[in-house]
Amino acid sequence: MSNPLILDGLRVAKEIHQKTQERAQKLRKQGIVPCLATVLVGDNPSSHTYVRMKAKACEKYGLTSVRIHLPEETTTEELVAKIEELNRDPRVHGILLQHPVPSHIDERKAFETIDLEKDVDGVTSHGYGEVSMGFGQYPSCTPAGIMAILDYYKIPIEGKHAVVIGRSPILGKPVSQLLLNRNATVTVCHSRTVNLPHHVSQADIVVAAVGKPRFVQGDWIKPGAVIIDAGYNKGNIGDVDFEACLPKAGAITPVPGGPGPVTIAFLLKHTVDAAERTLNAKQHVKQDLA
Ligand SMILES: Nc1nc(=O)c2c([nH]1)NC[C@@H]1CN(c3ccc(C(=O)N[C@@H](CCC(=O)O)C(=O)O)cc3)C=[N+]21
Repeated sequence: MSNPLILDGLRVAKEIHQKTQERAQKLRKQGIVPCLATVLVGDNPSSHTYVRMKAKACEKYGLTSVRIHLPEETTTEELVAKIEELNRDPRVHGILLQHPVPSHIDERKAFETIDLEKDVDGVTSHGYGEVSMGFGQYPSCTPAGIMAILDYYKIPIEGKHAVVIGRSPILGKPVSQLLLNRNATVTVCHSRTVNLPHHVSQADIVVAAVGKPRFVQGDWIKPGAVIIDAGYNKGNIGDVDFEACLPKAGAITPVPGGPGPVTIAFLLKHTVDAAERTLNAKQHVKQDLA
């Protein structure tokens, strides 16, 4: 078989960032600095790294960020109050609450507090519902990134059998909806799935989103399948056994350098989208008063 295509997430991310940067500069000239608020609770070291990467990317591409770091012992009520404060803050266009939060906190309740207009990370049930219906503004960022990678490389989706492994609220579930909206036939597998290898072996497109290092085996893969590794595990290890799957795949994303960088590109893009919408809203008000 011909060599598998390596799907380069950095390349896709770069293209998105370029457009975001131009739009951010335009907004700045109009007196608006697109701003992402990141909220980190506790001291999970990889969460620290991710949040730092997100803030750095903001700086690099002409956005600004507000970094909120709350202690491990923060209560649900305190976190909710902080998010409400960010909802009210007109300088903040997007809010990212870094997952996971400490286990004593009701993470769902905290996510649901984020205003739909500021939910650039696509974590609210309202945002998810709109995305599922096919008209949402801000799909969660890794799912959006996965679709962008498929589109960048012109990988056909319609009529294809996509098998998603994982059903988390900000990854497996929304990416299955995005694939469905593009007319894929979608199978969603999870921890209670019986005979997972059988399902995966039927897939034209495999999306791995389980959080188990090197979980997806080479002998599960149908020859020529497209493999998207959206897993993030300690030590930057994906959910796919890359070496074993590579010879079977038609196309495959590496980790690092796959959906990760595109995730961040979408977070910034969505924040600029949100900032542009506030500008448009202001212009409407001006017109109404004229
Ligand atoms: N509310 C919320 N939204 C998220 O989107 C979210 C989250 N919580 N919690 C954690 C996961 C993880 N995540 C990643 C983002 C970028 C890379 C990324 O860019 N990784 C680089 C390598 C990173 C490095 O060099 O250390 C890569 O894959 O090439 C990875 C993982 C977003 N997440």
